[in-house]
Amino acid sequence: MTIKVPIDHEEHQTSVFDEEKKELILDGFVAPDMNTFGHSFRDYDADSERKRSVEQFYKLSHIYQTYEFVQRMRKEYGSLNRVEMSIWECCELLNEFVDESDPDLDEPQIEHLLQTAEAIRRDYPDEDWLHLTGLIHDLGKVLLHPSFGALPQWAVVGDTFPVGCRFDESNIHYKYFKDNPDFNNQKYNTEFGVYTEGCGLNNVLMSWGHDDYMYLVAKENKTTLPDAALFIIRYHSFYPLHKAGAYKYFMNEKDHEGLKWLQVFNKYDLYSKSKVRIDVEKVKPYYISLINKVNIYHS
Ligand SMILES: O[C@H]1[C@H](O)[C@@H](O)[C@H](O)[C@@H](O)[C@H]1O
Ligand SMILES: [Fe+2]
Ligand SMILES: [Fe+2]
Repeated sequence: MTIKVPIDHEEHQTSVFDEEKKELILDGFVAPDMNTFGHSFRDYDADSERKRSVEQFYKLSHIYQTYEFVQRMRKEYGSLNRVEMSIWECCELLNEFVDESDPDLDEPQIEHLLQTAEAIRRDYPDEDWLHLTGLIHDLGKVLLHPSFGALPQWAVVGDTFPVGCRFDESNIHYKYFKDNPDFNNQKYNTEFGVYTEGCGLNNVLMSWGHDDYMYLVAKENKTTLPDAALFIIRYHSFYPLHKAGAYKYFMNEKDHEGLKWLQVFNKYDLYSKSKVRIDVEKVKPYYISLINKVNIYHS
């Protein structure tokens, strides 16, 4: 099982790491000020029916995501011994799922994948590796499907956070961590917990979900996607870090490079969420052509 990406990412990497170009693109990005429900994006307090279900979601996630749970899931799912599936098959599988943690979108997930990828494609027409990253970044949500174990939503979606160290207050609905068994465990409740300063995010266990799972799948399949793509896939839900700047003391130099890309990506991931449906059949040939450049099996 190999993923071959004959996309010249080396070249893209240098061109987009070009500070001047990046500034231009960041400056040119106009974020909508309202989501599809008439609230600002990522407003977890706006009173609505959806707010209540999202909060309920975070309650469960914060109580059950413990250091021990993550270790167990990583081991179990890291063996990738369940199903083999092509990228497009996975996209289609996500047609039946709505992400219960998301206050900004209640469309099937395939819409979100295409909305993200298409938004990136508009602003970065030449960065085909980034289009592909947009398309696959949330594919790990297949964990919700029976063939991948039918995990509950709290073990698949939502913002992620490190386990094994103190939960930062910038986490959404922080208060529910108080019922997490690790909250009062002295091994896990100090600033650095079981880690050391500057140890690198690769050494920090993150709450279990679609980010880390998709990273493991890509890695195990020996992906040739650039490091920036892997960083995006692995940490795009880590809002406490990329939005609030928490936990930065664990980062090493390589993480700082990845973070630059993640911050570009995040705008498209977040602000492309809308009711405007993508014509799947129309864009499918382009994405199939990208997928055909790689050979990924998802298990
Ligand atoms: O609700 C959303 C959703 O689950 C996304 O896929 C994830 O990346 C975000 O971090 C989360 O807030
Ligand atoms: Fe995600
Ligand atoms: Fe996403």
